Amino acid sequence: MADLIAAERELLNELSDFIDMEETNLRNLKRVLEFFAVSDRLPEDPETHKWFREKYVRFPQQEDLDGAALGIIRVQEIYGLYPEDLTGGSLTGIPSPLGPDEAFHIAQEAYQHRRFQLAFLWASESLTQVEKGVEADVMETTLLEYLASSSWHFGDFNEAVFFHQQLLQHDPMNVTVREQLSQCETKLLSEPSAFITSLEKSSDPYMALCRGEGIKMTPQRQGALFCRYSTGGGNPRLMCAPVKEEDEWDNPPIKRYRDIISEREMEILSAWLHDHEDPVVASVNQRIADITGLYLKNAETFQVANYGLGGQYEPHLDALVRFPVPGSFDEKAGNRIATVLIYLSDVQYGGATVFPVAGVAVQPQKGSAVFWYNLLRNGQRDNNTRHAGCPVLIGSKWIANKWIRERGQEFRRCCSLYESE
Ligand SMILES: O=C(O)CCC(=O)C(=O)O
Ligand SMILES: [Fe+2]
Repeated sequence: MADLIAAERELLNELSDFIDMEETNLRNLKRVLEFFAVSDRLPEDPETHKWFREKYVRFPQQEDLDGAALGIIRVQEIYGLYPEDLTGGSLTGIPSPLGPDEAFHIAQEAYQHRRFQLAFLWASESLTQVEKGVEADVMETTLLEYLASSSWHFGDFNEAVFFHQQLLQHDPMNVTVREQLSQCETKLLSEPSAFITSLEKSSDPYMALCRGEGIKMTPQRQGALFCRYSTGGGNPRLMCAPVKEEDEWDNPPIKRYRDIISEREMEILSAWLHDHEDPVVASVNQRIADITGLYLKNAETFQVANYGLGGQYEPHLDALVRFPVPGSFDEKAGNRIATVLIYLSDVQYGGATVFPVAGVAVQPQKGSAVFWYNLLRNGQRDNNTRHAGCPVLIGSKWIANKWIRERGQEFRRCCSLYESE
């Protein structure tokens, strides 16, 4: 009989292990689903995009979920968005499936990065859902702790007092909470309490430009910007079909060319074909050579990128560092003297190409291309051309980059008489 009971017990233990294992699997699956719910709408900058294609079969790790949460915070900071703007579907038209645990996760991430307003708002989003009876792993008291602490940090002492009181109701003997409550009450008497009237937006020039703020243009400078039909200085192909050329900016000179690529050509480019593999791509190359007057045989193949919601490209120079790593780029072709950036899609909101040093914001417009020189005539990198792709807020952004190299341009873009130019 004892043997039988022991055998039964072992069976039970094994069953219990099996259930644990299944639960772990289910939890992993839930994480995958959560991750996709978030990542669907989140960072797809070129690096993440590449990673995603290579590794999407892998189970997401904590760092992936943290990255997705950080993406949400970044978009909120740049465009001044509240959680309900993202979850309620007012922006995208699609209510987001973010539940209390995901909202709490974003709150934690925001708190860790000292974005206390956002931590507070996401923790209250989570608490609202928990109070409505939505099932969650996160405990109500944990949420109250986050609410109490983050409101203290951004100076809303009214809320801080309120949430510390709530915490005390759960645990009346908690000495730490008592002390914190009395600190909050003292602050409330001695200092004006802050409250969230509008979200703190980032003052970083790059992010301000993404919102359309800080564009450095004067009416006088604007008056010197023109548009024209260009024949590229008498290029026979452009003589037959002149191209629409607009001055987007004066310093650095940025030109926009409109309607330089057809629907079919855009489709083929988005399919990521290499220059030599398709006559259509070769003809787009020819058009770029005609329009810019530059030698394209040393140019890089098209680099196509797609950004989803939150997808961005941080400020950078396209020109490569010549020193101190000799050989870090193909010396025979030389540095990236110029960039042609083709917009293969419109973007409903966000996704501008901005130049934080120069104070420029260029809006994506399907079928148009912008062109600028990355190098000064003396061959040095032009810091004025530092640029970035703003996060996409609504829509999907497709671009194709053509980086033109130095060699072959010696007689097409001559050096000047001044060393510093
Ligand atoms: O996305 C943009 O607007 C800019 C992209 C860019 O700068 C790049 O791919 O090098
Ligand atoms: Fe770039």
